[in-house]
Amino acid sequence: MPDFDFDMLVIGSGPGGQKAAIAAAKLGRSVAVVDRPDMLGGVSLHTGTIPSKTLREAVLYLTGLTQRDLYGQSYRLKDDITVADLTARTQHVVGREVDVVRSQLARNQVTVYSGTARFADPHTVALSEISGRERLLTAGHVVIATGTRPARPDTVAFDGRTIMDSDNVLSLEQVPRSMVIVGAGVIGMEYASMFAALGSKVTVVERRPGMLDLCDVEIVESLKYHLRDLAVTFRFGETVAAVERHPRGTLTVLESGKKIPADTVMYSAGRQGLTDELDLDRAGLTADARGRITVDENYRTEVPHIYAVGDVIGFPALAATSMEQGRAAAYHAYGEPAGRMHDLQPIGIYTIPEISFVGRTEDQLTEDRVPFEVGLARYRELARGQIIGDSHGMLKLLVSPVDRTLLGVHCFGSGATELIHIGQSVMGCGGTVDYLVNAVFNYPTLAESYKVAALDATNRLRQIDRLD
Ligand SMILES: Cc1cc2nc3c(=O)[nH]c(=O)nc-3n(C[C@H](O)[C@H](O)[C@H](O)COP(=O)(O)OP(=O)(O)OC[C@H]3O[C@@H](n4cnc5c(N)ncnc54)[C@H](O)[C@@H]3O)c2cc1C
Ligand SMILES: NC(=O)c1ccc[n+]([C@@H]2O[C@H](COP(=O)([O-])OP(=O)(O)OC[C@H]3O[C@@H](n4cnc5c(N)ncnc54)[C@H](O)[C@@H]3O)[C@@H](O)[C@H]2O)c1
Repeated sequence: MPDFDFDMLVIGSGPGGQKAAIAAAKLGRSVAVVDRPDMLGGVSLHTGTIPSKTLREAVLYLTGLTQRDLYGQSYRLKDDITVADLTARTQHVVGREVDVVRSQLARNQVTVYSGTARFADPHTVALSEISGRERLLTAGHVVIATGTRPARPDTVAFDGRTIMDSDNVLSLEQVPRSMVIVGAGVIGMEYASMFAALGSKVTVVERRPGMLDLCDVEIVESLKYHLRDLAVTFRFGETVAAVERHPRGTLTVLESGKKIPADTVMYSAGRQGLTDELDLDRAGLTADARGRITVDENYRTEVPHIYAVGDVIGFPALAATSMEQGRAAAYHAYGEPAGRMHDLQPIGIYTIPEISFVGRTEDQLTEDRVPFEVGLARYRELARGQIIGDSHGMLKLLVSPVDRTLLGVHCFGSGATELIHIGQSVMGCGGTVDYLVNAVFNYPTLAESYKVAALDATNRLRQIDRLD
């Protein structure tokens, strides 16, 4: 091997890059990570997962929304919630998390460089530092983990204050009285929930006929009901033609001719891979029109010593999967056996209320002509549901009448994103609904919903068996 500065150089310190770097370091390799100034931890930590989930927690706490079933609709912890109230918590958490990332990299002897990287040749990365200095770094393996940025249509004049993308939300000067959200994807619906809870009058515009079509239909219906209750208006099957900025607000013009006035407009209409500054051609690589890089099942690009992980390779574009991809890429680079990532991946959507699922939906099973029986537990019939004041939550099990295994688990309401892992474990280990029927759960808990739903499913299955 020629003499390189590092065994592995990782471009991007988000979840994918971090885990690639640490995995390679654990295998005894010399590793460096490069990221732009003030971006250690990636999009995940600065504008994505962590700040948005912290903001959600602050919104839930300060609005007292989750307590209103118990204390009445006028219950609030604080009447006039300011941006400062919200950002205090976000800044605190982000600061702490940056510290954790920095210290984890340091104790694994991973060198961190600050600057923007681009390829000079397949083994050399040119790093432009904030001082204007350029430094060349060579490595045996390179991992591209540069993530994405919000897609901004050319026709819209973004100013980051009144017409903004999801990165700008975190620097809002005040809670808007009204807001248009363009795109009802995961980002759009999470922010629609938060601003609606804060009292903003939200209108969601979505080109497609519906939203979150990866989720259980009944749960999406429940979410829409809850959001409408918080004065959210949905405009499905509508496309934005133009956004106008006026001295006293914005006007969103739809192709159908409708006009929606609002204090602010937020675009959450997809994301673009961050590859345009990388000079990929110098490494012998290309990206597609959405800036994404193609990889094989080991996250290797067409240049064998260069890997790509995380959002820059596209679906599923989650922090959770990006981390696993980073680890797998490093293991592959150094011949360490890595088990294949399990197909059974949970999805967690932090709307208010939250949604989480694993496995297939009723619609997918019907389309695949797979028979199933449903077992349902409603939080309002669980003692814990009453105690916490969550009357709308539910857990749904989809059970095979053939071998009694779980085909899908869908959860809506408090703790859904945590609870789902029980179903994931049972499914991953090939367990049946009978395991859940016979298991004893702590009482009173939301986890008990698994037993209640399992009993419901087996009661229905028994009815069929008796008649069959
Ligand atoms: C608002 C929002 C909410 C989200 N919520 C969730 C959630 O709840 N759960 C979940 O699992 N996922 C969530 N995601 C997705 C999650 O944040 C991403 O999947 C994850 O951040 C991707 O990680 P990554 O490793 O690809 O790197 P990223 O986190 O995208 O970071 C990439 C890094 O590369 C750096 N970089 C780019 N180009 C260069 C260059 N040329 N030189 C040097 N450095 C460079 C960037 O500065 C950045 O720091 C959310 C995303 C957004 C936007
Ligand atoms: N909880 C989580 O796991 C979580 C949270 C947030 C983000 N993410 C990740 O971030 C990624 C990006 O999320 P996103 O919501 O920006 O993108 P997305 O692609 O999921 O959704 C964009 C939506 O905008 C619509 N749209 C696009 N242009 C439009 C127009 N001109 N008018 C009306 N509608 C339009 C699209 O039809 C689409 O439904 C997701 O793929 C997701 O993996 C995950």
